[in-house]
Amino acid sequence: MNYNLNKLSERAEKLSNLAALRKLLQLIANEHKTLVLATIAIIINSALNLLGPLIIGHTIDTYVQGKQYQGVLFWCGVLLSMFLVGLVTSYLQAKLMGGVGQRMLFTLRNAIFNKLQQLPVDFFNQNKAGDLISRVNNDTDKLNQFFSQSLVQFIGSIATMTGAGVFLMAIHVQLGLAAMAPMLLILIFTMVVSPWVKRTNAKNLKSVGGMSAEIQESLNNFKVIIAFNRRDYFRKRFDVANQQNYKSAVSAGLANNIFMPVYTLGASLAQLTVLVLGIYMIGNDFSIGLLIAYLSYVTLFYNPLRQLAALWANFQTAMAAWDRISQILGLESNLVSIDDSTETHSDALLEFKNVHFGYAAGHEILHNVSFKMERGKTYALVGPTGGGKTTTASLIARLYDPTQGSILLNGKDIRSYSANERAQKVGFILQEPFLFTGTVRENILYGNDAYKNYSNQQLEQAIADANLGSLLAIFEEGLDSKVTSGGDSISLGQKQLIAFMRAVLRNPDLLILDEATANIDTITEKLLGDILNNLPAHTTRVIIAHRLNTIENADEIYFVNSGEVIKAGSLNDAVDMLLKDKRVS
Ligand SMILES: Nc1ncnc2c1ncn2[C@@H]1O[C@H](COP(=O)(O)OP(=O)(O)OP(=O)(O)O)[C@@H](O)[C@H]1O
Repeated sequence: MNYNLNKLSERAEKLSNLAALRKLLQLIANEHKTLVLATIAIIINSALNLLGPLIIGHTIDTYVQGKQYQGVLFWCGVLLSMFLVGLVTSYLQAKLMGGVGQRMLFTLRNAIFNKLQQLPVDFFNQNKAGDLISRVNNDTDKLNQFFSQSLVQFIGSIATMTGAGVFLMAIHVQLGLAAMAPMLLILIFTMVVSPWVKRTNAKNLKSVGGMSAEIQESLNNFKVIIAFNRRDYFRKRFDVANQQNYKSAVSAGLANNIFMPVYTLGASLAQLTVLVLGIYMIGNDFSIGLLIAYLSYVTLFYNPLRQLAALWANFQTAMAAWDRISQILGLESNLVSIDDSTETHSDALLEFKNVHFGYAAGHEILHNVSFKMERGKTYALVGPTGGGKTTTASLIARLYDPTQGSILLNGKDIRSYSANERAQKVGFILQEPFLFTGTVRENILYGNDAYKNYSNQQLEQAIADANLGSLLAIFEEGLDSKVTSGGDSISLGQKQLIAFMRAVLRNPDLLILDEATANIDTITEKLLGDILNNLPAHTTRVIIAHRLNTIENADEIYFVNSGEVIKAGSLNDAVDMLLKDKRVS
């Protein structure tokens, strides 16, 4: 299945601005109360702004020209009170909508993160972690900016513009029409350039994702980079990504600022028209006070429009960000659940039935593989590098599903188990286990609630009962030993020991060890061998190993190569097969 987000975006459906705005507003649909309060504050603010010019015009015509200074003082007082109320409503708008933006950001980040947790390994194979981080952090913040700042101004600007338009038309229809004519030019211009602005912003967000992918890759591999002195190589790669980001950011800046000059030109044309026609009309339809008030309404009509220019650019960025976010939210895991109640208790714990699998279409790694693994036995998977051992184990742990055929666990299709049930039954120790920053205790109990409330003493006892005491003793501070930097503070062998304790303590029916002892000294390896031999009688073990001495005690050996999994017979037969394979290649 295609999970590559950058490829998906090329095929994404194109939404109209209105449909996109509706989708964006759904994100804050549960904020009714706050939105109503904020809208009331915005409307009061706009109404106060609109009343100002009328009061000024009236004061000039009635009191200034009539030299009645008491009246002038009174109306100045009224204006001052209006400004103060305006101050309070402005503060309220910002506070309320700021809260809406932050809550939306919180919910959205949770939703994306939860979705990321549900997506299959395929998704992570096809996308770079840095790009995903950028979507969770940067793109969601663009939406936050839109909701917390732009949306208030958006509504305020529309309210003020509408009010100013009503006043312009109510005072003088012809002059009002002339004043609003440049608006048509602005609308056409906006409609024509908006798709380009959105595209340019989308490119810019993509390049931010690309840059953070570069940073993430070089930080993750810093040891190799330093050891191989590849700093220059990564510096150059980062430089290229940074250059691309710089260019796309400049283009986005240019695109986002393209509205402002055109809107300003429209406003100036309208002012000029009203001034010329208004002066011509003074004495007939217009007084000086009314003309001043009229010009203020033209300003009140076009000023919000200029703000809308900036907001429109923010809206286009928010839409581009939302496209990138909704691509993740719209994905579903291809590891679907099915119903299968045919649980049997035959000797076979696990069965591969005519399984085919490939990571990419048209390139099969396993062809028509069938085998059975019985309860309580030890199986070894051997074969040349790249032969398909880890792939077979990954299918058992259901990191992927077969493209054809089926895998049965307890006679039941593995797809019919819930993720929890499956994780309980199948334990997996990876070649390079990942540990979390915390303590050895936290890492051992990861995903295991059974011992959650145990004290350290009780847990140590449980560990000793599972024959794991000798492994824990290797850590100087026992369960409280610190693990930092995602496990990089301890050796790979120690990581494998913690992963071993983590998997065994869960008491799985099937335990897969993928090169799990590759980094462990021979004495500790013997210790692990003893622990494996003393696992509960029902536990089936699957051991993947290159060092054949580690599989001496296996009940059955499978040779995995060129898409096939075949019984190798004895250890000697497996060695012969490996040698033969080497000679052939
Ligand atoms: N995530 C992946 N995406 C695409 N191809 C993959 C992926 N993982 C493995 N492969 C390919 O599948 C084939 C089998 O790989 P696999 O890791 O199963 O081999 P292996 O026998 O475990 O090798 P090794 O002994 O080196 O661990 C290889 O050709 C490998 O390149």
